Amino acid sequence: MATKAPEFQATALEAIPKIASLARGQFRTHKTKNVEWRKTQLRKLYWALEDFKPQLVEALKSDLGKSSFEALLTEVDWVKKDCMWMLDHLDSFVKDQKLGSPDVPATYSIMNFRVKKEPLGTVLIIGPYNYPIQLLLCPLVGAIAAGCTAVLKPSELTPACAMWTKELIEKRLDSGSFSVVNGAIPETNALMTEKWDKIFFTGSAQVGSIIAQKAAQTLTPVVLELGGKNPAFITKNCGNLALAARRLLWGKTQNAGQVCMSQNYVLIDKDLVPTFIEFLKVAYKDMFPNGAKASPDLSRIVNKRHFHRIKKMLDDTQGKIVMGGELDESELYIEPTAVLVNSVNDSMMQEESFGPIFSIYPVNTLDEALNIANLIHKTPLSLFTFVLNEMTSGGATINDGFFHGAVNTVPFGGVGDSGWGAYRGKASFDSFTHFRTIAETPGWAEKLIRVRYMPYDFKALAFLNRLTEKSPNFDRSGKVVKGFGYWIKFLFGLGGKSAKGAFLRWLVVLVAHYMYTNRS
Ligand SMILES: NC(=O)c1ccc[n+]([C@@H]2O[C@H](COP(=O)([O-])OP(=O)(O)OC[C@H]3O[C@@H](n4cnc5c(N)ncnc54)[C@H](O)[C@@H]3O)[C@@H](O)[C@H]2O)c1
Ligand SMILES: CC1=C(/C=C/C(C)=C/C=C/C(C)=C/C=C/C=C(C)/C=C/C=C(C)/C=C/C=C(\C)C=O)C(C)(C)CCC1
Repeated sequence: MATKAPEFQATALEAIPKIASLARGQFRTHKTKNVEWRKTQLRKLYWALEDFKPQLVEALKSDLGKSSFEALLTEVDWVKKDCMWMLDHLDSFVKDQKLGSPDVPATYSIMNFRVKKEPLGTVLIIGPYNYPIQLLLCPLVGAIAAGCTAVLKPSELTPACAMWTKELIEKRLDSGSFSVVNGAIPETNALMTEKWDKIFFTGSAQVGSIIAQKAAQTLTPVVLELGGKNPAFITKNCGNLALAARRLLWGKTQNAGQVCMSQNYVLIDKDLVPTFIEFLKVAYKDMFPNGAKASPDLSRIVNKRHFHRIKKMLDDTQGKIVMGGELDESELYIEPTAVLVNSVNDSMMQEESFGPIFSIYPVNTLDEALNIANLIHKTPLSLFTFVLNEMTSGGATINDGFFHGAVNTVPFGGVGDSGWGAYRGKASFDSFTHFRTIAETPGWAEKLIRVRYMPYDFKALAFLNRLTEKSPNFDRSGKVVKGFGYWIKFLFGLGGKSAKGAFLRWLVVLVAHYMYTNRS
């Protein structure tokens, strides 16, 4: 098969309602409820990725200048691993979950409460440009596993990937159950006028807000995986500044920093700044012995618009470039660049860089650093830190760049305006699943549960309350009161807090007693 991608072609607007309706129709056949069917789709996706590997690697090169190393590690092989992991665990995820104590009070245990895992239905997955394979197909793995049908909308900014994705999905997966609509805003708008059971959007906060507003009109649930201005904190306690520099530089070199989780700025104790900059330069030299431009590993910026957006941040800064700074529009090349700034209003602090540039902001105290970070973005997607409790974020890595997001089986998602919902690992299955609580009331129990019927009987209610009500162990000021019950429990439990603790204590006492009474 040729490796050059077919020329980009947007899907005809009039075809979109049919594509959506076909996916809904396929869901209504109930075939997706069959777990073997889902597994077959996941296996087919795995092999499609393997078979289309040369095409995808070349497409990532042509769309983003992505090296084949990253194309495999973070895109093609990443999704293949996702398929394998899901195949290994799907049987346990789909099982009904029996509900017992503490969810169901003992008095209701006869009702056989359980949670059934049902597919949400037909979902729309909209992807961004920076990891065009991974960020479109990993949500699809979750959707297939959960038993949904899906329509995918890749980013039009990575046209070669978009065209190969369409080919591999539509040729290899169940026809009509999984389709790809290619295009930009008009096509996404056409998709948004269709009814979906969930929309899974990855992209900018600005477009995320448009999607969420549109979805709200039909009360369609959405997952939003958005961006953020992510801070890194380096305090005096930093044990190894050279390592911090190297690891933070990594966050700005993978995919040329076009990573939603990479740091936008580094808040650093002012005394550490000169050494940190020196270490950054050392790490840079290590990673790019012949300069970044000559490196086969560094991606390019996706297009001229984004190149100029990033360039403008550098043009407008009042700060000082302390590492990098070279740009070449003809190659869409921007060198990994660090800028020393001294104002939160600096262009380098105000925008999400989403490129290989970041700022270094010296601070006097940790409090000052936290104030700045909260001012710039209170709920960023990521945070790199020693101060987990002081500030929230979607995820966080201690002692490194975005490592919390570099493992495909742990939950990943934003908080507040950096995203709603999470996926990866089991969270991907959960994201497309309806957890349906089922109760089953046995006919023979009718007499036991008749209290609910009219005419109401207060005596029966009082009896039920005596059986089910728990009296509080706290007073009106919220203080825990150690009443009679507490002391009885304490006495009979020999101070143990759980039944197991009490049992073990009694065992020790009885053994000691036995040994004492049987001593020679
Ligand atoms: N949290 C995450 O997992 C994650 C991952 C990657 C990127 N991001 C964020 O995404 C952004 C960069 O990606 P991007 O530029 O592709 O995002 P984007 O929001 O511009 O585009 C995302 C998708 O939305 C579509 N779109 C664009 N404008 C639209 C509109 N007006 N109406 C409807 N649809 C529209 C695009 O065609 C594309 O498929 C950054 O902010 C980055 O932080 C987040
Ligand atoms: C091999 C042995 C061992 C362990 C080795 C270890 C721990 C190796 C670690 C390898 C590392 C650090 C790999 C790094 C991978 C980075 C990845 C995959 C980055 C992914 C980026 C992604 C997914 C980006 C996403 C972007 C998003 C969401 C938004 O834009 C030992 C030590 C156990 C001993 C035996 C041998």
